[in-house]
Amino acid sequence: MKSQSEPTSDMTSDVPSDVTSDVTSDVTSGMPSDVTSGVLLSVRDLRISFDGVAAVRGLSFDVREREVLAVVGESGAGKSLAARALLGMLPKGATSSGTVRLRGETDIAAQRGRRIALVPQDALSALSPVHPVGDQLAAAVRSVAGVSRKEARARAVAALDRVGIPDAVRKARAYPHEYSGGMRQRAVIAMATINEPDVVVADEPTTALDAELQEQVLRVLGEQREAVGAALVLVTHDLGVVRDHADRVLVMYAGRQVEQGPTERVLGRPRAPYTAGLLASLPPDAPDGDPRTRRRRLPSISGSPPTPDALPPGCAFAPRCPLAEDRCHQEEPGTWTAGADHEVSCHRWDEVPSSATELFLEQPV
Ligand SMILES: Nc1ncnc2c1ncn2[C@@H]1O[C@H](COP(=O)(O)OP(=O)(O)OP(=O)(O)O)[C@@H](O)[C@H]1O
Repeated sequence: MKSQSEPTSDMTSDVPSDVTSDVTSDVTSGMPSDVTSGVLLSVRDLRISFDGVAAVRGLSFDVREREVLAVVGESGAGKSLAARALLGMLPKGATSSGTVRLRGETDIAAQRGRRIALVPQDALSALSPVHPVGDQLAAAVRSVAGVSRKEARARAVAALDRVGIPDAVRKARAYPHEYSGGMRQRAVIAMATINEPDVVVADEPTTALDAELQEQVLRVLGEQREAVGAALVLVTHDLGVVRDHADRVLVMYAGRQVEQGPTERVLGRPRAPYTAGLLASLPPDAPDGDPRTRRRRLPSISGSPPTPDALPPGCAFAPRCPLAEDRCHQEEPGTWTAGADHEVSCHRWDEVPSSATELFLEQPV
C-alpha cells in the first residue's frame, strides 16, 4: 500500500519552478535545415545574462545524431548555463536570447524527459528523497508511454539492472539515501535514458565521485547512451575526459566559444592558445597527457578567468595569453575556420605553433 503521493514523473522537476525557457523565443523563420542534415540539436547565438551582465555571449553549435560533444572550460566559463539552456532550464533571474532547436522544434521544455534528458552533477538533486528509486523511474516511464504500472515497474527494474545496480529488484524499492554516491549516479543515468531520448545532457556528472568511480560512471553513461542511440553533451572541466570520451569538443572561455571541432583535431593541434593552455595543464600522470609535461613541473595558465561583470576589453583571454598583442587587448576576435569542421576564435590562430602547449610549459630547471 502506498501512503505517499505519486513520485514526480519528470527528473527535472526538482529544479525550481521559476526556471525560464525563453531562450527559444527568438525563433528563426523558415524551414530548419538541421532536420535533414543529421543535426539533432542546433544552438544559435545563445546569450544568457543576469541583471544585464552577460554570462554566455553568443554561443552557436550543433549536436549531431549519436555523437558525444564535450563542453570544456574553467569554472565560470558558462558551461552549465549553456547546458541548462539546452533543456530550457535556466535559473531564476536569467534572461536569454538566441535559438535552441531539437529536431527543429523550439519548445524544448515540452521535450524534456522524453527527447532530451539531464544527468546533473549531483544525483540527489535529480531524485526525490521521499520515493523509492524504482517508483521514480516507473513514473518517468509512465509520463511518456501509456503502459501499465506493472510494465513501468518492470522497465524500471530492467533499467537499474542495465546500469549495473546489483539486486535491482530489491534496490528498486530502496530510497536514494540508501544508495551509495556511485549507485545514485547510475540510477540517475538509468532515469535519463529510460525513455530512450535523442540527447542526454550530462553536467559534470562525476564531479562528486572519487577517481575510480568517475571512470565507472562515465563508462556506464557511454554504454547507456550507445544502447539507446542518444547523442551526449558532456560538460566537463577535464580535457582528459574529453580526449577519452568525446567525438567533438567545444572549448569555452568567459561565456564564449574559443575553439570547437573534432576532438582529435582540436586536441592534436589546438589553434587557440587557451586550448593549448588547458592541454598543457593535464596532470602529468594522465595516461594521455602530453609526455613533455611529465618532464617538467606541472604548468598552469597563470591568473584566473574574469567574472562576467569584469571582462577585459578585447579578447577575454588576452591578459593570460602568452601570444597576446595590442589588438588582442582591443578587439574581440571573430571566428575563423581552421580546417574541416574546426572553428577557432583567436586573432593569432594561424600563428599558434604546432607545439602550442610549449607556450605554457615552464623551462626545465
Ligand atoms: N543563478 C545565477 N545568478 C547570477 N549569475 C549566475 C548564475 N548562474 C551563473 N551565473 C554567472 O554565470 C557564470 C557562468 O556560470 P556557469 O555555472 O555556467 O559556469 P561553469 O562554466 O559551468 O562553471 P563551473 O565549472 O564552476 O560549474 C558564473 O560565473 C556566474 O557569474
